[in-house]
Amino acid sequence: MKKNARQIALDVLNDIFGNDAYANISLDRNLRDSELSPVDKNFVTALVYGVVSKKALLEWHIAPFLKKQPKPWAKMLLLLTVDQILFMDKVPTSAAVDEAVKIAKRHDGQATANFINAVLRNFMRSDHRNEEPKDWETKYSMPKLLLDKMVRQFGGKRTGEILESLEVPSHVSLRKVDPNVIVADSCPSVLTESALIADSGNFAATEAFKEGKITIQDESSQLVAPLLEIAGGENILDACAAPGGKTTHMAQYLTTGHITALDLYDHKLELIRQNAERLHVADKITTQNADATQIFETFGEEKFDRILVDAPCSGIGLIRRKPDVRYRKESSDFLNLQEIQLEILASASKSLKKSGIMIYSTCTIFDEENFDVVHKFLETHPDFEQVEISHEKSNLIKEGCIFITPELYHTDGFFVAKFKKN
Ligand SMILES: C[S@@+](CC[C@H](N)C(=O)[O-])C[C@H]1O[C@@H](n2cnc3c(N)ncnc32)[C@H](O)[C@@H]1O
Repeated sequence: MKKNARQIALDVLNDIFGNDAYANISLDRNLRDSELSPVDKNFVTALVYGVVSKKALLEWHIAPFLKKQPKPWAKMLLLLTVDQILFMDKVPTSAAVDEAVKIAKRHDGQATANFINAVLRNFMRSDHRNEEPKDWETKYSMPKLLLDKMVRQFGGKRTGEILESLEVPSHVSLRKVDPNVIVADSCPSVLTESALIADSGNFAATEAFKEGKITIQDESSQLVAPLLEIAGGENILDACAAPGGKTTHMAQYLTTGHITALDLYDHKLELIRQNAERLHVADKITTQNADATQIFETFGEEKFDRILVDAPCSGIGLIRRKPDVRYRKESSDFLNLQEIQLEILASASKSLKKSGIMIYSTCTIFDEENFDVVHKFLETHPDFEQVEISHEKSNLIKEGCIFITPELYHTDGFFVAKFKKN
């Protein structure tokens, strides 16, 4: 039997919370194999990300109506349905409930269908649905570990602003590869000339995308390539390059120069090559499977004019677009990542030529992986100096680095530091 949108969303959610699957990967896999229309595929995505980003809140809403703990899949079905009832204006409540009852019956028989029906009817009859939890952990479905870290670093007021901004869906951010391209329903970014912003839309399906005139890249990450001061002839290393957003952007500045793009995984290197082909810069990029902590061992001393270390990081800045990143963190992760980030910078620093520029960037908002890494790197590398970055939007500059939190310009959270070797 063909699976409908809600059944597929339930499968993906059980994969995420039962098997620790990544939301985007599980969605891709389940949608690729389905026969749903594009509209229904979007509906599945909205259902999945809705529950992932509001899980604790949805659990709070149904808790008073659960006299016994349902099986995990049945509880997920309740969350999926309550999300539609409370937050999806275009979905009729009756359709959401009827479909949930049918799924329960198919899965587990009439008794479970009756249970799901009873819980949902009780939920709808109660005034509890109009109430809101007071604590932020529940209201914003933010695990305590991350919430505590945010409050410690940003204080209560700014943490509240960040959390509130994460509730607003992300917009689509495009990079103009052809500077003259006209993209309907988009407007220029206030952060960088190369970016266009749109409320929504499947731009990957447009001719402009297929012809390599635009690509999809967050505004914040488009700030990186211009900072490398590429004149055209440089030999550049992109240490952690896949899927190649910044590699292909840097390549646009090259004439005779070349980029070596590293990543640990062959399937990810293939993504760089595909992007480079589509964006007409394949002749300027060579991909290589290599560990960035071994850059010096692999390439030797003073080989590159420019190095970009867009480091592996906790990815917390991406939480609006990838809401499941919030569930994957333990407190030791941040320091373990810092160790790898410093190792990559230390190795890269030896392969940078004198007077060369090195950029360090992350898509996280926590100090351990950002300012602390910069301080520790400079303390142990006296041959390097920090180059102060400036930007006309002064609120995204801190201590000479770009530091964008998600509420400032509704972008991803992002960090960039710039170094020069003396
Ligand atoms: C933040 S992403 C890079 C995004 C990319 N720069 C872009 O703009 O599209 C980090 C990448 O580093 C890769 N990576 C992780 N550890 C690495 C290592 N030790 N050496 C090389 N690449 C690594 C990951 O596979 C991932 O693709």
